[in-house]
Amino acid sequence: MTRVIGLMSGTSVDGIDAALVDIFGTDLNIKVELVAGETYPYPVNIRERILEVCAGKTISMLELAQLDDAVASCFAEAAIKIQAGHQKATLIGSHGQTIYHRSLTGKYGQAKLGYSLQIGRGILISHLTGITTVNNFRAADIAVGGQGAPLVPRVDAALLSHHSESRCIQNIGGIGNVTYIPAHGDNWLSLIRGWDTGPGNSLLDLAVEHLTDKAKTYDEDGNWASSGTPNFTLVEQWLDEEYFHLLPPKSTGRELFGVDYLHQCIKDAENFQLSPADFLATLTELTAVSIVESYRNFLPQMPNRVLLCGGGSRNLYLKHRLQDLLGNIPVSITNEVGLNADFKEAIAFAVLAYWRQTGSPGNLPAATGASQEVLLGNIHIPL
Ligand SMILES: Nc1ncnc2c1ncn2[C@@H]1O[C@H](COP(=O)(O)OP(=O)(O)OP(=O)(O)O)[C@@H](O)[C@H]1O
Ligand SMILES: CC(=O)N[C@H]1[C@@H]2OC[C@@H](O2)[C@@H](O)[C@@H]1O[C@H](C)C(=O)O
Repeated sequence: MTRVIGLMSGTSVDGIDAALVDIFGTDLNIKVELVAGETYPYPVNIRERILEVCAGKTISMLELAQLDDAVASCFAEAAIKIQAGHQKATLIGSHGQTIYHRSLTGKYGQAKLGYSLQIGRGILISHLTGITTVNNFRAADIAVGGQGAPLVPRVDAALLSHHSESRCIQNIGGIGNVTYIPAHGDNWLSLIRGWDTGPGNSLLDLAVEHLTDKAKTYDEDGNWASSGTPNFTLVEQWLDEEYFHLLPPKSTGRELFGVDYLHQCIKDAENFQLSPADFLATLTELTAVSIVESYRNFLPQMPNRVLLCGGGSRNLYLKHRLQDLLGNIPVSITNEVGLNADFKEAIAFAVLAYWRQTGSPGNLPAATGASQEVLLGNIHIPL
């Protein structure tokens, strides 16, 4: 058994998810037990600086260095806090904070290689915690021609495959991403697929901030949106977005589904004089339809079951809309099959660090487009 800490802050930039886990076994034959999970919110000024950089604000190298210092310290603090009262971990997998992601799709499609920058340097986390730390998980996949994302599909395959049921594991973070896992059988591993579906909560969160003058950062349980009515003409118009029609493998980020995108949505909505609740319902519908349409368009067949994870799985209105659009395919939360939906991504980076240390590949070429399986991440041993 190895006790590992997984640390993740995603595109919602709401805080650092920390998972303390025990991992048994090797490669795809692993078992993971969650010992503790906690989200540690960023200090408001750091969150704002990260969001500004993600939105394209130009900053100096000095400011970037300061931001990296701050993020690494927050990550190290999260690792220290999550262990309180527990036996200590011997390994940390730290995703870091993505501040830029150049995918190989859409308007960046001409680039030969992807590029993905996560700040919060591993050497500092390892030094501050005294624990071997693996970070920079996306670089190796990108070097062999992959998008560097999504990386969770191989972990999903290890933890959530089923002998007779095909499943879509749908993460709804700032950005949404899916892993399709066929039921066990011949070649089931080679039939797994994964891609970023598009906006998860990113546009909804930005809209709530805009509508409340930053008093609120998200629509709790989707209550506000549920009191409105989606405008289907707008949804149809927004579904023309090129990203939704690109064939997987594909990845995206706040570079596309960010502030500028929301401003365009606000502009489009002016013609319809929507109430704030109608506007939120319409954005929720876009999120739900873009997810379900991507299954219909890109999967060999629809799954037997959809399992949600990530903060968006708590948005009851979004969940209800997904269930409605999926008809008789049941939609539930990964908790129902034994994996904590709030900490699944943090758990995934603990597993990826474990695989790096034990010499197993972490990427799934069918999901990232990489030319081969590779070991993911840089190992930092405490100084
Ligand atoms: N009770 C709730 N009701 C509605 N939405 C919620 C609730 N709790 C969390 N969320 C949403 O979930 C978001 C955080 O989700 P999560 O932590 O999975 O995202 P992330 O890891 O930052 O993103 P990504 O998966 O893109 O990396 C919040 O910003 C909010 O929009
Ligand atoms: C560049 C980056 O940070 N991408 C995230 C983001 O958040 C969701 C989606 O976009 C996903 O592809 C990815 O994270 C998860 C953990 C992944 O790599 O599987």
